Amino acid sequence: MAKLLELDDDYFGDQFGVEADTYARFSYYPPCPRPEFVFGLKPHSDGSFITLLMVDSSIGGLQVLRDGAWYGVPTKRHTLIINLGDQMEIMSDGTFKSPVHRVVTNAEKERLSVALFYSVDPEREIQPAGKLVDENHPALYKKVKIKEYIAGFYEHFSQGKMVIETAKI
Ligand SMILES: O=C(O)CCC(=O)C(=O)O
Ligand SMILES: [Fe+2]
Repeated sequence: MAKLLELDDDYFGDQFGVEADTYARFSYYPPCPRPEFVFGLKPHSDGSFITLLMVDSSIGGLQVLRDGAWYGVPTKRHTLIINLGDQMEIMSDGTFKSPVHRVVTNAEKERLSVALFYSVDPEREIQPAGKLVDENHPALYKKVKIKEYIAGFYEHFSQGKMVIETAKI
């Protein structure tokens, strides 16, 4: 991905720092008698740099927002879903997007997923890569401290808001 942006090969790896974090979230979505009223997980983008997601291949539920419409993410056995998070959107100055996604419930079937969130060292700050920014391509995102961003993520999520909006210039 660094190559696609004409950055040094190890640009993103170097941003992680020595105390980078990995969080795992194991989610169990029980059957829900009224799926039209209840989300399994409400719309959000991931606050991570990158997320590896292992979803139940026997049932869908994960949806991604594109141009105002929700699309079901297909499931396939033994396949990981790789999702880009907000930290990547910020560092790439918006070239790579952190997609808004959600999980819908199902009236009959339960569902399991495991997400691994890879995140920059919480003590570090990130900003759009210097090489991507000049007078014709201004920075679209502010410098953010990861620790504060992650704390802001949960606060915004609980209010149904997107923390990435606070990083936009
Ligand atoms: O359960 C899923 O498929 C998605 C989980 C997710 O988006 C998350 O934990 O951030
Ligand atoms: Fe997510």
